[in-house]
Amino acid sequence: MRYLSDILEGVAFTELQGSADVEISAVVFDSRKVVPGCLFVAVKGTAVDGHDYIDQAIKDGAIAVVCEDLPAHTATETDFLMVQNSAKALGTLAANFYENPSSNLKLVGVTGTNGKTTIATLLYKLFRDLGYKCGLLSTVENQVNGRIIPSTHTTPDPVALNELLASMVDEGCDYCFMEVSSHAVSQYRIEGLKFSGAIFSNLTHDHLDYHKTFDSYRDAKKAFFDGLPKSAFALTNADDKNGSVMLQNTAAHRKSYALKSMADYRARIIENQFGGLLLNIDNEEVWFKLVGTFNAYNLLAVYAAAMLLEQDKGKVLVSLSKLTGAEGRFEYIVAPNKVIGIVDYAHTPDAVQNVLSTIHDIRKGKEKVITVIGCGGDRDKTKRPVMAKVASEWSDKVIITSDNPRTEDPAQIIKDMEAGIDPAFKRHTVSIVDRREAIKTACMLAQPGDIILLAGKGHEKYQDINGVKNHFDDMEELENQFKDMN
Ligand SMILES: CC(=O)N[C@H]1[C@@H](OP(=O)(O)OP(=O)(O)OC[C@H]2O[C@@H](n3ccc(=O)[nH]c3=O)[C@H](O)[C@@H]2O)O[C@H](CO)[C@@H](O)[C@@H]1O[C@H](C)C(=O)N[C@@H](C)C(=O)N[C@H](CCC(=O)O)C(=O)O
Ligand SMILES: Nc1ncnc2c1ncn2[C@@H]1O[C@H](COP(=O)(O)OP(=O)(O)OP(=O)(O)O)[C@@H](O)[C@H]1O
Ligand SMILES: N[C@H](CCC[C@H](N)C(=O)O)C(=O)O
Ligand SMILES: [Mg+2]
Repeated sequence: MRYLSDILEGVAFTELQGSADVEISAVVFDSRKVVPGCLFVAVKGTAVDGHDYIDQAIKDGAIAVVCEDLPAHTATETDFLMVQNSAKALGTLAANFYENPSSNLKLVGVTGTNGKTTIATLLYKLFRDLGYKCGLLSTVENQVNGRIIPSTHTTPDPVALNELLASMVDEGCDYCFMEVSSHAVSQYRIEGLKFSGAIFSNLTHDHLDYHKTFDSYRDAKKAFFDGLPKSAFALTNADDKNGSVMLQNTAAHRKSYALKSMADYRARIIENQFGGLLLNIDNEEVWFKLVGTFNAYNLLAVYAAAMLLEQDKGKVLVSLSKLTGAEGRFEYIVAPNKVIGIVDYAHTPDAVQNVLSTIHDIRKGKEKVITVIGCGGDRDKTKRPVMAKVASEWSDKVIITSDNPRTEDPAQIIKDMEAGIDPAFKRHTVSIVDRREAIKTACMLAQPGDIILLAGKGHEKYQDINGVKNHFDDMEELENQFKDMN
C-alpha cells in the first residue's frame, strides 16, 4: 500500500491541490495504460503533450495527477501536484514507488556511443561466473539472474526500470549492470537512481536527429557523470578525446583506462586474430575470446570496473578469458567453402570503421571483404552518407540495402547513403532494397576465404517497415545461404 505522501520525497513540487493522503495503485505516464487509483504523470514529449490526456486519464480512473500546467477545469475529485519538470518528477516518483531498489543493489551504468551492450553484458556474465546474483538491462535483453525479460529500449522508461530493479532486489541480486543511453539521460529515465559506478566507453557520431548538435549529445552523457554520488566510481576511457570531459564535474572518484594514454588501468594488444585477442592487461598476459581493438577497450573497461568493485584480479582474468561477447556483436560463422560471414551491430560511422579495420587487421591475406549495410529510417539522417562512405572505402564490395526503414521510403534512405560515396568507389557499390536479396547477392559474389560483413542489425529479429516488425534475422539468413555453399 503506497500513499501519495510516501512517494513525494525528493520531488520538487510547487503546489498541491487536494490531499497527499491518498492511496496510489500505480505510477503511470501513458493515458492508455491508466489503471483505477493510479497517479498519472503528464509529460511533455517529443511527439505529443501528455497534458492533453489528463481528462482521459481521470475518466479511466487516475486518482491524482502530476503536471506542469494545470488544466482549465480541475473541479474534480482528483488531486493535482504541480511541478516544474514532470519527466524529472516521474523518475523520482517511480523510484520512490518501488522503494528505491537501486539503493539495495550495486548499480553500475555504462554510457557512450558504442560498446555499452558489450561492456554491460560482459560485466553481467563475469559477476555471475564469480558467484553473484545479478541483473542486466541492455539493448538485447533484460535479465534478472538468468530470467530473460525482452527489452524494448536500451534504457527502459523510469517505471519499467524501477520495476525491473525491484524484481532484482526481490530475487536477491547483488549487482545490476545497465546501459545508460543519451536519450535516457535527457528524458530523466535514470532520475532518482543511486549508482555505485559509471563507465564511459567512447563518443562519436550518433543520434544527432535527437540531440541536434554533437555538444548537446556529449553533455547528455556528461550529465550522467555529473549526477553521480561521492561514493560511486566514475571510470572513463582516457584514449577518447571526450573521456576527461565526462569527469570534469563529477563528485564520484575518478578512474581511467586506456590502451595508448596514461591511465589507472592499462592494456596492450599482443595478438589480434579471428581466434581472439592476446592482451597484456595490468601486467598479465591473457587470451580472450573477443576479437578486435574495440573489444580490447571493452574488456579493459570490464576488468577495471571489476577491480573497482573489489574483485580478485586472478579470478576476474580467468573468468573473463572464458566469456563470449553479446549476441550480434562480431558473431561469425564459416561456410563449407570457407567463406566467413560476420553479423555485427555496427550502426554508426565509427563502429563501421572499427569493425572493418578489425577485419583488415585479422584477415590472412588478400581475401575480399563484402559489406552489406543499411541505415535506419526515422533516425539520424546525417550519419547515412558517412556510414556508406566508410563502408565503401574499407570494403572491396558494398551492397547498400535496408535496415528498419520504419516510416521512410527505403529507396530514399539508400539515396541518402549513396550521396556519401566518392566516385572512385562507386563501381564497387550496388544497391538492393530487399535485405534478403542483398545478403543472397553477397553470398553469390563471395569466393572461398572471402569475408562477408552484415552490419547494423546484430541481434535484431525484425525488419521494421511502416511500424510492422516482420521477422528478420541476419544470422538466420546467413546460415540459410551458407548451408549450400560448397
Ligand atoms: C524519441 C524518444 O526517445 N521517445 C521516447 C519518449 O517518448 P515521448 O516522450 O517522446 O512520447 P510522446 O509520444 O511524445 O508522448 C508524450 C507523453 O504523452 C503520453 N501519451 C501519449 C499518447 C497518448 O495517447 N496518451 C499519453 O498519455 C506518453 O506516454 C508520453 O508520456 O519516452 C517514452 C517513454 O520513456 C519512450 O518510449 C519513447 O521512446 C521511443 C519509442 C523511441 O523509439 N526511442 C528511441 C529513440 C530511444 O529511446 N532510444 C534509446 C537509445 C538507443 C540506442 O542507441 O541504443 C534507448 O534508450 O532505447
Ligand atoms: N568500444 C567500442 N568502440 C567502438 N566500437 C565498438 C565498441 N564496442 C563495440 N563496437 C561496435 O559497435 C557495435 C555496437 O556495440 P554495442 O552493442 O556493444 O554498443 P552499444 O553502445 O550498446 O550500442 P546501442 O547504442 O545501439 O545500444 C558493435 O557491433 C561493434 O561494431
Ligand atoms: N538502437 C539504436 C540502433 C539501431 C540500429 C539500426 N538497426 C536501426 O534500426 O537504425 C537506435 O535505436 O538508434
Ligand atoms: Mg546497446
